[in-house]
Parts: sequence; structure tokens; C-alpha cells
Amino acid sequence: TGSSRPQRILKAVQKNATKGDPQSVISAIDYYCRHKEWAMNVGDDKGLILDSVLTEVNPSMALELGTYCGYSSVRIARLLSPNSKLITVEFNPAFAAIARQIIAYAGLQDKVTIVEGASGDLIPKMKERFGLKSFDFVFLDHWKDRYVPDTKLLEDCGLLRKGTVLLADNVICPGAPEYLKYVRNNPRYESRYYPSVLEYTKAEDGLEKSVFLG
Ligand SMILES: O=C(NCCCCCn1ccnc1)c1cc(-c2ccc(F)cc2)cc(O)c1O
Ligand SMILES: [Mg+2]
Repeated sequence: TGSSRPQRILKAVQKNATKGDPQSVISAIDYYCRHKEWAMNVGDDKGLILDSVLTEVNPSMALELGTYCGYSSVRIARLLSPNSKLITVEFNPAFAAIARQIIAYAGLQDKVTIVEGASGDLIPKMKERFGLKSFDFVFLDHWKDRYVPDTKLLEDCGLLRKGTVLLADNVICPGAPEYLKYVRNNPRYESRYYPSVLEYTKAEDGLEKSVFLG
């Protein structure tokens, strides 16, 4: 029984990054996944788009669906203002365990809450669990066939407000065609596509940014 890919990513961070320095954690993961072994982080190309949308929104409460190793959790949390928070949902406990360590290595554990479980079960419990009114920003990066049902669930649970920004990864590769149809043909959303590439490759991919109009 050898190590897992997330365990090898954690080791690369511990070896090559500086504790408490989020940018060095991001760079260490990007270097490892570009030159050693590919992994499904949003990556440095799409990551720059994520950074720019985040800086524009400056969310107080952010939600991420799909933590994996915590790469985008670190990207998001490093840009949050003081007292702003990120809640990130991960279904796979092994992924969550690695992400917790990578987020802590970056020194961002006080800004990030990792919740383990199925997004469909957790979303309806968020208001009571975290005493929050609504999210200012949502990053969708989990199972691509959950993007639509979970967006509808966020609407129905009153977790979106006028102006909440949804940013969806992988709308081209692996693809989220139903999600694109849902947000692009819906008068309650104003959507825009940001073309980019699949992390660490030259394949086409991109992010869809959708503003909830209330
Ligand atoms: O499947 C992806 N992510 C979801 C992982 C599981 C989420 C579990 N979970 C968390 C919370 N609720 C459920 C994904 C896949 C790829 C990809 C692209 C090309 C390829 F050839 C193979 C794979 C690229 C990504 O950027 C991705 O995000
Ligand atoms: Mg992704």
C-alpha cells in the first residue's frame, strides 16, 4: 500500500513551501502537478481568473463545493479580508484530511472551515449550523452533475442574495453542459464565460461566472 496522490502533494508542500506563506504553497502545488504528476486543482491559469473575480467581489462569506487537496481553498482564503470566512465542502474524507493539513500549512486555518459530507445534505443545514444569512461568493468545483441541483438548493434555502457571484470550474472539461444551460437561459442570472485551459494542460476549459439577480 503506497501513498496516494493527495499525500504526495502534501509532501511536496511540506518539502518546497514555507509554513505560513500561502503563495509558496500554491506555487509548490502548481510546480508538482505541472512537472511531476497531474492533479485536478483549478491550477495557475484558471487560478488567476479566480483571483481576479475574488478581488472584485471581496466576499465576507464564501462557499466552495469540492475541496480536494485545498489548493483553491488556499487561493480563495489568502485573498479574503480579515473576519471573512470560507466554508468548503468535501465528500471524500481522505481528501478532506489532506486539505486540512495543506490549509493549516498555509496558515489559513482560522479563515477556512472544511465540512465533510454530501453537498446535497449539508447545504440545507448551513444557515443553522453557521448562523449565516447568505453567501457572497460560491466556487463550484465538485461533481459536475451536482452543479445544477446544488445551485437550485442554494436558491431554495435562501443562501443566495441579490449580487451573489457563482463561479464554476470545468464548464468545458470535463464539462457541465446542463449547468451552462441552466444559468445562461435563466433570467435570474447574469452569466459570463472566461475561456482558459484545463489545469496544467493545453486543453480547452474555462470558468462561468454567474451573478444571482434575486
Ligand atoms: O471531477 C472533478 N472534480 C470533482 C472531484 C470529486 C468531488 C467530490 N465532491 C466534493 C464535494 N462533493 C463531491 C474534476 C475533474 C477534472 C478532470 C479533467 C480532465 C480529466 F481527464 C480528468 C479529470 C478536472 C477538474 O478541475 C475537476 O474539478
Ligand atoms: Mg475543477
